[in-house]
Amino acid sequence: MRPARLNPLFTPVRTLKGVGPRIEGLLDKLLAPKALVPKAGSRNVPGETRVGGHARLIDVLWHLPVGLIDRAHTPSIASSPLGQIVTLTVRVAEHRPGGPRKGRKAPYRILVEDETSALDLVYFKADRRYLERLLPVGETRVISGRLESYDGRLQMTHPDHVAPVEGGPGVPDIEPVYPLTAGLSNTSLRKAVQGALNALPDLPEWIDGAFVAKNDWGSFAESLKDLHAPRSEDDLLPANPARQRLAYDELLANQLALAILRQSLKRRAGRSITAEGRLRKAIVDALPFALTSAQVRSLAEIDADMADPLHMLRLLQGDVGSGKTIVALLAMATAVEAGHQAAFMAPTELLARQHSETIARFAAPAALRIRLLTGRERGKERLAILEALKAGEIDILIGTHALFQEAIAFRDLGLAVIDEQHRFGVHQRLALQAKGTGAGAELLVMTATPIPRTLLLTSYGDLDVSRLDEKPPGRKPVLTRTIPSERLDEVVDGIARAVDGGAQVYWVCPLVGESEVLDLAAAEERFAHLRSRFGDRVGLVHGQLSGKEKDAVMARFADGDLAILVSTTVIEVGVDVPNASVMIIEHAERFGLAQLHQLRGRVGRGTAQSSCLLLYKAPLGETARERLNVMRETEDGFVIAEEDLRLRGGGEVLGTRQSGLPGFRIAQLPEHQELLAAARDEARLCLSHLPHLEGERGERLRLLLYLFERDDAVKLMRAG
Ligand SMILES: Nc1ncnc2c1ncn2[C@@H]1O[C@H](COP(=O)(O)OP(=O)(O)OP(=O)(O)O)[C@@H](O)[C@H]1O
Repeated sequence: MRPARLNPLFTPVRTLKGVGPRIEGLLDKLLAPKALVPKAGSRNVPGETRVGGHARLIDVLWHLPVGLIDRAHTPSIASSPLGQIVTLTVRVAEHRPGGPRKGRKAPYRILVEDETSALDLVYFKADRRYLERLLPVGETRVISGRLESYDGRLQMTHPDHVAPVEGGPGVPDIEPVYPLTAGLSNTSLRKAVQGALNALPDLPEWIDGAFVAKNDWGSFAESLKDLHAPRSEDDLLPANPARQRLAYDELLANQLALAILRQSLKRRAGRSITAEGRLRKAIVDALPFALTSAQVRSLAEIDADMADPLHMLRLLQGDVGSGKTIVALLAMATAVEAGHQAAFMAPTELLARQHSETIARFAAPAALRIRLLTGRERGKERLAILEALKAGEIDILIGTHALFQEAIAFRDLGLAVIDEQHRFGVHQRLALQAKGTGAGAELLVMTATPIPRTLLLTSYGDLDVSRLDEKPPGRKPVLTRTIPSERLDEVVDGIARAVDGGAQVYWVCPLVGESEVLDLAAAEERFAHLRSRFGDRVGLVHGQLSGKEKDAVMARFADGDLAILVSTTVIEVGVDVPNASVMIIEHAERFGLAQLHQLRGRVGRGTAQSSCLLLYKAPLGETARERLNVMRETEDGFVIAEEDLRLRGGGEVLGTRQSGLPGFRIAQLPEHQELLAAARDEARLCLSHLPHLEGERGERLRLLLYLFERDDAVKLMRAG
């Protein structure tokens, strides 16, 4: 359970003074933690919608300023620059309540002056008595706001601050600026932040004292206060020591949590799984190709892990089309030959189905008993599969991730392969693995995204990694071109020629907005357009189709019956139709680099010359232009991933949740890369000394984990 002293930070914002239901609603909208749930009605589409809850004090504290307003005093009205924020000391000369004027109510004006000039304070919604109290005639006040000119008169509309010259809170010299939502003012947000800062409990230091001293860092609370009171633009940068300290805290919590997870998985009694290689040989001998040396090397690494009595926890990282599936199958063959069962989990039903076909085909010479279990296998059929699984009559079960969240009983699961494709954040699933299905099984995670080392560390921790850094021989580079969308007609003409020559084409329609319905409309329109020219050789596949319908379309494309497959991005992950050689991506500027790379990876999988046309709508923003350039220049997934990180990491607004790293509030990559390495080493060290986070230091580290909401890790440690 969370230590009591942290409780105030996890109470809803409504407990703060000055936060009524209206402000609460706005803060919830802006800051509430989002729970991820699958998109309604589209079980098979990777993607999630977010449902909100209530914003808590901690969420307010992590909402960091992205700019600042300098309210330094301006000497006089006459010397004040127009259009700028100025802070002036003025005498109130006269109130002019707004009377009716040409049918509309004129604003309430208050004339103020100094020795050099005069100006009007303008209020559109005015409570006369309030204003008379705020700005009594004859008194001197400090006002701050933007100076404008209207009808030849100087004015300031709704000043941000009005304060007495002495006593009471004055006008701040520098004011932090926060990301807001419609209806929420910076002032209200600032007040909430102040309230939350006041509620910060006194916490002991969890970072190693020498490291704090070396970096000259303040405490957690001091650093947080600093970040909310920037004094210059420099204070907003990742290099600000206060920001570095908190980023380190966050990375340390992340690395500790992952290390705990790894420890708890590894600690479970693994077993030594070895086999002579009879089944594997049968499969390899019948393959129409030779394994690449990267495949052979990865298999040797996996074999060594499986043979080791410690648990295997390995990531198989292979660029698009590098041949991960066969590696997974050969590893599973070893588990089966050793007398165990194996499971293969794919991210979507479409992929589960495709993989089960491929795997069944390759595995036929070894006579493995392979079954597919997805949401579609129901009733009697499902029961029969579950029975067979328990009885040990199935060697390899293939399904989706979702499937394995249910309690499914194997007779003896020896190896679980999780195909993550391009989605990060395997740790929830690992945690699941640790407590539920296949707790005793060896674990092989596959990902198609060449994740940069740094990002790998934050998403997976210190996992053992095998890399398929070599593509099967004979693949030609994919010719990649960028074309403005006005030249669509030429593109269609080009396709007509390609199709006449026997080529098969993917045509990907973009993500239009949040809503799949809109995406679909765009895809349907393109489908109709292409159909009018190419007739029934054009197919359409999208997330709203049922699994059966999707399969039917995919099967027609795989069989060569369809020449053009129009799709929304459902096609993005893992589809394998080696004969397809042309990829068209509309509105390529809307896709991220990783996604574009995935999509392009659908072609160039056979021996034919392939091409990829990136259609874009001009004018291109700078980042979009860079992204498309990267795509044109390289096909190396690792280079693309590094570029992706660079473009996303640096370009994002400071301090917002979109900053570079998924799921991080403050740490940014590559800027905080060195801190990440330090956090990794520290986490490792801590756990080697304090495997149960025992003692006083352990206690403090737990506090850190709770503060960053890694309750799951603490629980896991207890359970282990
Ligand atoms: N050593 C090899 N030589 C030739 N072809 C191979 C080799 N290994 C795999 N292939 C073929 O390459 C294609 C891609 O393999 P696979 O589908 O396993 O790739 P992948 O790594 O899963 O890629 P993606 O993540 O893009 O789906 C398949 O058609 C597969 O049969």
